[in-house]
Amino acid sequence: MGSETIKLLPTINFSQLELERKSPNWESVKSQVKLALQEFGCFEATFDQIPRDLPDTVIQGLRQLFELPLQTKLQNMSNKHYRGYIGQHAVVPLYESLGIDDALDLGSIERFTNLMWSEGNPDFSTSMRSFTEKLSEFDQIVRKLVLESLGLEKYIDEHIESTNYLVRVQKYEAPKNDETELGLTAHTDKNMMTILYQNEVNGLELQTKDGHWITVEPSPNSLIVIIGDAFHAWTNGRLRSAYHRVMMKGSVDRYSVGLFSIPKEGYIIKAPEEMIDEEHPLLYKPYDHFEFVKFFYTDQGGLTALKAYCGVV
Ligand SMILES: O=C(O)CCC(=O)C(=O)O
Ligand SMILES: [Fe+2]
Repeated sequence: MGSETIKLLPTINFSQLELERKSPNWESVKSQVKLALQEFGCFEATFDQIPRDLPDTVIQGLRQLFELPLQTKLQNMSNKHYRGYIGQHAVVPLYESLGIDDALDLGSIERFTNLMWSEGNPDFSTSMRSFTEKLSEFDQIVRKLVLESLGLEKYIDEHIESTNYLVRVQKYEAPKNDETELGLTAHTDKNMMTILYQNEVNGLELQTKDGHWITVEPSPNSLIVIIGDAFHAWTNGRLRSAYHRVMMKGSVDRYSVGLFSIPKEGYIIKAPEEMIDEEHPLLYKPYDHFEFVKFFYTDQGGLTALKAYCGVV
């Protein structure tokens, strides 16, 4: 549609923002975050709390990880959707990913590392753990800002405690020719919120409200925030859940790390009463996130899955 090079996505400066201490720019960042998430369900953030060399070390680790034999990568299994090894799909042949469930739990990252490298890989596990911790700190700052901006501060602790963190790392191989190829099919994330880091190779695209696709072009030290269906439903539609995809072109492989905050098993997504009034009638009946994900992976899933599953008609 010709708008691919126009950068419309807001970049918000999170420098000096910390969870426990309200800095002078807290209020200004809060209103920028709210506006961006209402309009795009997504924004780019510059965040200065991540040690300078850490992202590079993590990406180096990912290069080694994805070079492991397929058989080794396949050992990362999970009985939950989208957690284990994903790859070798005809629709998205460039895409491969590996998930680390409950990544902040003691030992999760080490177990994953030892599964992939039987001789261990301390550089990988140490850098991945630090990075995950930093991303989760950032995730909690954003959620606090969002809830405050909606007058829902009393729910902050419940909100944070209602989710676990999945880390999923992705590799998108460069296309073999000069064409642009699909890296990852367009979708909304089903979870609460996603924080993404990528290496210097662009590819993530976001659909705006008027249906245009824009390329997300983060700088090397910035993070991308994406609102998922669960946060959209929990705010009774105040936040947009971002429809996005990955398109690959050029000759360099793309790597990304996603921190997915996912409602805990059995947790019911229910919009607080403050979000419901005459102007904002309830959009979705309270629903169990895990049951919804199961539904999504049936034939009835698809773009409007959440509406089909629990929409108020
Ligand atoms: O790799 C990316 O930039 C996007 C990944 C993504 O959208 C997802 O895993 O849900
Ligand atoms: Fe996504």
